[in-house]
Amino acid sequence: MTSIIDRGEPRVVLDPLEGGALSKPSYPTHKPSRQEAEEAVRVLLRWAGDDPNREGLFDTPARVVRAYEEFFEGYGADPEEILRRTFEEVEGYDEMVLLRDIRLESHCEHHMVPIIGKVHIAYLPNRRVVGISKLARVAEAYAKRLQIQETMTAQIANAINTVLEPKGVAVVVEAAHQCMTTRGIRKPGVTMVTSRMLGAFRDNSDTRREFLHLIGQVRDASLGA
Ligand SMILES: Nc1nc2c(ncn2[C@@H]2O[C@H](COP(=O)(O)OP(=O)(O)OP(=O)(O)O)[C@@H](O)[C@H]2O)c(=O)[nH]1
Ligand SMILES: [Zn+2]
Repeated sequence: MTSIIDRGEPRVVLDPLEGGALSKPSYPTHKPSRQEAEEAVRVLLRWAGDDPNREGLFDTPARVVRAYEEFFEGYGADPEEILRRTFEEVEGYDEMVLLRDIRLESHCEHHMVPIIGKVHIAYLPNRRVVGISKLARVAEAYAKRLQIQETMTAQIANAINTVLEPKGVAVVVEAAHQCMTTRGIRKPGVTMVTSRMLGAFRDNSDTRREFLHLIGQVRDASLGA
């Protein structure tokens, strides 16, 4: 059976019997083997125009698959579990806790190229605090996945809000997307800024302004209102 998609350009003819498909293909639910993943890299090397058997590329599929294990280790992490260990002996401390300039390395889900930047995370404790490294670990758990920045920003804030039940959470991500800087529109130096404000950071403009001031997003304090 032959189908046609009209994209207003040369017609793309997809024949499902020859590998084309109009509906989403279904994949086996099990994780592919390392061997299958390495084979996929060999296909991409050939697609790029090179010879996977030449000396310099021979071990590359194995290296790429090992690198993917690092880039995407967040799929094996449980961000909410990371936040479960909290401390209550804090003498009633209920002021803002802010972790600023946490390095962030993620990958864009559209092009699978790096998103590099930083994330700032603040919360207003409600009786208990969490170890500060855990805030960075939560960011890491979501960053080491295929992402878009808006989703990642919301996920970090939502996880902290759900587990710690604080009086407020604020997350700001500033990042450069290599899919915009090294290809496509090619605009180096462009940074995307996203934020998620919950609780007091959303409802109280003074709290939000203090946070934005502390992370250097507001030079004129009136802009944070
Ligand atoms: N909102 C948002 N968009 C993103 C993010 N990362 C990449 N994108 C954009 O996702 C879009 C994908 O657009 P498509 O038209 O499907 O892909 P494309 O043809 O490669 O687009 P160009 O990058 O414009 O060449 C592009 O505009 C990217 O800039 C992100 O984190 N958030
Ligand atoms: Zn992209």
